[in-house]
Formats: sequence, structure tokens, C-alpha cells
Amino acid sequence: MVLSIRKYKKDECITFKSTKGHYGSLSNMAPNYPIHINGTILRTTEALYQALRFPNYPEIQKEIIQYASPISAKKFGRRHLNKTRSDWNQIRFKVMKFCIELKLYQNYDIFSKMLLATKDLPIVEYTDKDKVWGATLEGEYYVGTNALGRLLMELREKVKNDKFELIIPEIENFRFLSQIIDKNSVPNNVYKK
Ligand SMILES: Nc1nc(O)c(N)c(N[C@@H]2O[C@H](COP(=O)(O)O)[C@@H](O)[C@H]2O)n1
Repeated sequence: MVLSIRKYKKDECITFKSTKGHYGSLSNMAPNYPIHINGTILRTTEALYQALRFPNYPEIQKEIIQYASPISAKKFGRRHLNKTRSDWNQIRFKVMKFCIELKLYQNYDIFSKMLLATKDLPIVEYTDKDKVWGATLEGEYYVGTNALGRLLMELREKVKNDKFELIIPEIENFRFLSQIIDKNSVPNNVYKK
């Protein structure tokens, strides 16, 4: 999937750069949003997203999720990029959509509040160089694909319209710790609406 570049007026959007600041919880690195999947609890959506690159390597997934720091988890994944599933670039946005939907599904009270607090403003992941997931500052504008910000805005609309449901994407070999991910992988007993 190829997404177009967007431009957002600097003073007219909600930004997050790291987990710090008022909207830091929108970041995949944010702690306090545990994810329950296939009987395991992960600390962050970042760890889940990074682990899902490696469906055929449960030992790499295990190592990724044991890091307390999501940045370290991501760095560890970087060391094994050659083992990334071959269709990753085609599916990664779908995977990310699933990760943030799961974050909401299992942390509904606090995450829905955070999404709604952004009102109708554009949400932008402000980064120094990642124009795919976020956008960089160019004069008066943030410029980039801002894929994460756009997925968060899409999710916010579903919450606003009471249309949110967790959808398990149709992805071949969608596996975590050797088990296929399906509805039974993700308990909803932690879901409060
Ligand atoms: N290195 C780093 N530090 C941060 O503080 C970040 N927010 C990010 N971006 C996040 O990295 C994920 C994408 O990883 P890939 O580069 O596709 O492996 C995604 O969660 C971005 O929001 N990176």
C-alpha cells in the first residue's frame, strides 16, 4: 500500500514525538497500555508491531517482547531485519492498524479518552526523519505520510461514532509465538466500554 504525503499546519494539529507530553500516550512506545495476546502480556504496541515482522521466528519474537524498553525491542528487531517476512511492506499498515485497535480494545477507557481529547484536530507523529509513520517539520508545516497519525484519526472516528470493533486482519501466516492470531488470541475480558 502506498500512502500519499500530507501537509499539516504546525499550530493546527495535535502532535506527539515520544511518550512525553500531553499526547504521549498516542505513541506506540507508551507504557501502561498492556496487550494480551496468545496467552502473553506485552508491554507496548511497539513490541507487538516489531514482533509481528517475524512470524516464523518465535525465538526472535520472545526476545523482542522481553525488553522493558520499546526502543530496545525495536533495536533488537533491527538486528534481524533479514528475517523480516517477505511481504512486510505490503502488510505493515494493516499490522499497525491491528496493533492500535488491540491497544484500544484492551485499554478502552483510558485510550478512548485520549483519542477523544484530540477533538477534530489532525493527529501527527512528529519525527526528525520518519516520513512514513510520521511527519517532519518544514517551516510552518509538518510534512509526511503520517501513517500512524492517520490510523489514529481513523480509530478516533470509530470511537466517536460508536463504531469501533476489533477486526483481525486477513494476513497469511499471522502468527505470534507459533500460534495463529485469531479472535481467540485476544481476550476481551479486559475490554471496558
Ligand atoms: N526509533 C523510534 N523512536 C520513536 O520514539 C518512535 N516513535 C519511532 N517510531 C515508531 O516506530 C514504529 C515503526 O517502526 P519501523 O521503523 O517501521 O520498524 C512505529 O511505531 C513508529 O511510530 N521510532
